[in-house]
Order: sequence, then C-alpha cells, then structure tokens
Amino acid sequence: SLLVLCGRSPPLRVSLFPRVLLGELEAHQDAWPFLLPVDQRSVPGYRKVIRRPMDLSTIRGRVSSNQYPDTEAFLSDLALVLDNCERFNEDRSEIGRAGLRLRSFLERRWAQLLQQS
Ligand SMILES: Cn1cc(C(=O)NCCN)ccc1=O
Repeated sequence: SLLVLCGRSPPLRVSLFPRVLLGELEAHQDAWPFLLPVDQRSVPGYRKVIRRPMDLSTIRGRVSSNQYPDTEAFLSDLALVLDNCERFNEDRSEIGRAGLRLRSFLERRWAQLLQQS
C-alpha cells in the first residue's frame, strides 16, 4: 500500500551511513588507540577512572548484530570512545592528540554524510 512506500524508516542509503562512517574510522591513521578494548591490566588506573569502556571493535560487533535501535545509540557509543580518551589522556599526549584528530574527522565526515541524506 502507499503507507509501505512512504514508510517512516530512513531511506536505505541513510541507514548505511553508520557502517560507512565506522569503516572509515577503523581505517583512519589515528584510530590505533581505539581499535580494541583498552587492556585494563596493562593500563594502571584505567578500570577505576573509566566507568564505561568502549572501542571500535565493540561498536563493530554491535553494528554487525543490529544491536543499535537507532543511529543516535551508535553515535553515542562513538562519542563515548572519544570522551573516555579525553578524560584519561592529556590533550598533548600521543593518544590524546590521536583522539582529538579522530573526533574532528568524525564530526566533519558525519556532517558530510548527512548532506547526502
Ligand atoms: C584509548 N587508550 C588506549 C590505550 C592503549 O594503550 N592502547 C593500546 C594501543 N596499542 C591507553 C589509554 C587509552 O585511553
């Protein structure tokens, strides 16, 4: 019926934006600190300071198993990765700088994708 044709779910290409963005983040040269969960045994203080650890492989698993109810839940896990990084690392450290550069890329790239929606 017409309702099916003008359904409220986002157009297919828009619903693929998270996968497009995640693939580019995983390939980004500044993603290396964020690809896997921080090893809490080898990073003193991490477990106490960071209450909700998050990383790109965990997000990839959730995307692949459709665990995100909406795009906002996906974006909020991405923000958590970078917020944790800013909380735990000095801005001028290697990892701190990588986090700031990756966040800048993420924000610019997401805005670009939205212009295509
Ligand atoms: C995001 N993040 C990563 C590390 C780390 O050591 N990652 C291993 C890189 N090979 C330490 C602190 C931190 O906030």
